[in-house]
Amino acid sequence: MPSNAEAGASGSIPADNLKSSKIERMASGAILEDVPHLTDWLPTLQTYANPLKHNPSYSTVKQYFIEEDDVVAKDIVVKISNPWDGVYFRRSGPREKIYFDTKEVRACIVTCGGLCPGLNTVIREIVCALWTQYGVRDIFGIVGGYKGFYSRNTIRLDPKIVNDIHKRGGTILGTSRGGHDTSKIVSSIEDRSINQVYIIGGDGTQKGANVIHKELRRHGMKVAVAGIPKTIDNDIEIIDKSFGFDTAVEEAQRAINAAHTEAESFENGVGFVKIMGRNSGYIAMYATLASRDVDCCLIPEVPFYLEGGGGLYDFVCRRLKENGHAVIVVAEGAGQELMTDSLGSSNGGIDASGNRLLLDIGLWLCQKLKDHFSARKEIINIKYIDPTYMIRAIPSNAADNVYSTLLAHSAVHGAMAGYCGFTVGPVNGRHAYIPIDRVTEKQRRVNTSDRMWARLLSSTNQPDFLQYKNVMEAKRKKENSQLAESSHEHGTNNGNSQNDSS
Ligand SMILES: Nc1ncnc2c1ncn2[C@@H]1O[C@H](COP(=O)(O)OP(=O)(O)O)[C@@H](O)[C@H]1O
Ligand SMILES: O=P(O)(O)OC[C@H]1O[C@](O)(COP(=O)(O)O)[C@@H](O)[C@@H]1O
Ligand SMILES: [Mg+2]
Repeated sequence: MPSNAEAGASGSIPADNLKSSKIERMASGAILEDVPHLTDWLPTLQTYANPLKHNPSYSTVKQYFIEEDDVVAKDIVVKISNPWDGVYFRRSGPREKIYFDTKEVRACIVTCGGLCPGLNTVIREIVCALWTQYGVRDIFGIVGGYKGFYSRNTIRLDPKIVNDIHKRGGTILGTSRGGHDTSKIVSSIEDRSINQVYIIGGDGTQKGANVIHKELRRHGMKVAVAGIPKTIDNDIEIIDKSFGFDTAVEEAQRAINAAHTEAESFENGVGFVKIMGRNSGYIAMYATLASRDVDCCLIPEVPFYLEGGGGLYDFVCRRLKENGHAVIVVAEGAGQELMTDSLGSSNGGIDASGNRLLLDIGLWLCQKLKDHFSARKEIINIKYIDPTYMIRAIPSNAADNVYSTLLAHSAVHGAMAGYCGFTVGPVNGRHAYIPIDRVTEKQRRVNTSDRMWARLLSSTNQPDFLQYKNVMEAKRKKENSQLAESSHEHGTNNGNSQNDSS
């Protein structure tokens, strides 16, 4: 593995042997969070000249090959007094030396988790980059997610087969949740003599990719595992944004426009849109900011309450009085605690991958608003739109297509260069190889104490719900004292009544 001696490395701090990040502290104080390389466990691997050197399409590029000391800064807003301090990732792109004889490459591609616009583009571009840039001919699609490794036949992929798949939503390979059986997957990779594995999926998928990489490494196998991050929720750390996110926001916007039109057309009309976003409210936040027609945006990161001053009921009443209509956008993961509290039921369980299944905040909240207004004998016309799967099942827009292409190319160049156990993605606009651990250690969530959320609050003028804890505490106290009072009236005492009264 090339060292960073030229860049002034003062020695590497080897992390846990099987951790995917390799941390090097430079003399300057900068830290390189490097990704594993095949030579970490196969030190005598042969190298080959990159065939791109003779590719006419790329001959005009001035400095085509990425050098060993090219890195991407994790943070680009720095103090001028100490600009070099900080964390860096290895810059992605083609290397002059590669670690595979391209005739011997057997690559496979798998898509896992939920759908996302752009999946087919990534598949297409991995196939085309392998085929046209490196001359690889053995490319296989694993069907139906991780479980497809051991339960389905593979399909052969070539540029003809994938030619116009980027115009379609979904994934031509199929996808699934659950079914990550590491030893079966690793055996399948070994049995099929696969030496490059391209894994497209979200945070769960990337965790799975890391486990596969570590197991292959433990077996001493020459297999490069490359992760391509996918999620419309935009909940993957470090990278600027996930592919398909912009497309999803645009589609969410169409639902918001419809909700606004409906709301405006009826007396006390409320357009209500439920948007995907399990733990992170990015789609709801960006669609709201882009729309300017939204009166209130509810996201999982901001617990909200209904009754009392500063609550949702008051706010909706006020907006209807002022404007005659209102638009509410709710991310599906918002208000889950409020709902479980109110329904007295537990949450909705978990899916095959272990993700929390959500209770339907949209229908519940619409009903609560209707009940509140009808108790006050006031009119409310709620028009509920749930575009859930529509925003992720569509083909990607132009910008996401280009973005997906860059991700695919970065992944292929990285695998060819012998890197493995990495995720690709843009960090401050430049593509990098990021240790998988780094993107899976926590899910990214909307930071409600930064300027973007403040922009949203100032554009909607909605309540900030900062009193959530106090309001809920007061509500609980009130409910308890009511319960105690009624127990007293009926001569009972919270289930201990029989003992006490006997
Ligand atoms: N911690 C984990 N270790 C190994 N595999 C995992 C892990 N979490 C999820 N997976 C696998 O990754 C795949 C996709 O995960 P899921 O959470 O459904 O979607 P996403 O990758 O989009 O977050 C599933 O096949 C699941 O079994
Ligand atoms: O109904 P499904 O297919 O399980 O998907 C629902 C979930 O998928 C998502 O779109 C994204 O999930 P992943 O990125 O984890 O695949 C969530 O917003 C949503 O809760
Ligand atoms: Mg996920």
